[in-house]
Amino acid sequence: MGPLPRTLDFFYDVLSPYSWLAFEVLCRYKNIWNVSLQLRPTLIAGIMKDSGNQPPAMLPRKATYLKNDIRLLGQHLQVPIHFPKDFFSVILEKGSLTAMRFLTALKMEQPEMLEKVSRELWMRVWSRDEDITQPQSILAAAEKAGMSTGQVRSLLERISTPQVKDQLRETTEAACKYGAFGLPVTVAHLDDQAHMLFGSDRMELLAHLLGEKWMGPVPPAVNARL
Ligand SMILES: N[C@@H](CCC(=O)N[C@@H](CS)C(=O)NCC(=O)O)C(=O)O
Repeated sequence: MGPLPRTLDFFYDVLSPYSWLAFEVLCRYKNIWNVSLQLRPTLIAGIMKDSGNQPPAMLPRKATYLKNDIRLLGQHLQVPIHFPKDFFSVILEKGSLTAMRFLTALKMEQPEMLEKVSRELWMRVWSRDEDITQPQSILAAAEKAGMSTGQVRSLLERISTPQVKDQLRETTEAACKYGAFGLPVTVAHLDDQAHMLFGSDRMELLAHLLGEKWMGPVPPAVNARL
């Protein structure tokens, strides 16, 4: 028997484009590295509030930079990411509370669907510039991921329950306790300590901490499948 897999807690919000990039790379590596990837739906607005931070695109010059950064990274990482037309309405007005509560309920009830449904929500908001706030939008994403209408409806009924709200709050607080000031956050639990890494651009460092091999954002085993 080999060594036990190290746990990676991955805190993310589907409103965060860099979370999507990190998510795809980690999903590619989860079967290559000896890790147990724990997807943890988090509310980015809660992290911003708790840390006193603001979305980086609030600074106009940075917003111009980020648009290009995300386009180039999408190409490099082979993720079909595109900026929504009305970025500020998507990020600041519409937000992601309903979507993240849905993913929280999904993790509690059908965790095996979390990866696929998260991806379909990102595909809506960060690839096709579609809504993710309305119940029918969430239904469409979850059905695309392979869930039945009945399963989705019963989860949608649960998203306003104290259990689901508390769980999303607890996860967001857990990220804050690790020192989060934005997303994505990956916490690598090693034998001696836990390391918190911010961003999608710390994968090489993550590999170093784990003692695993970094083979770029599209490792060969995945490349053969694409
Ligand atoms: N350099 C990071 C940037 C990640 C990033 O900007 N994340 C946004 C949300 S999409 C955030 O929370 N930013 C907070 C900050 O930059 O202080 C990466 O390449 O992933």
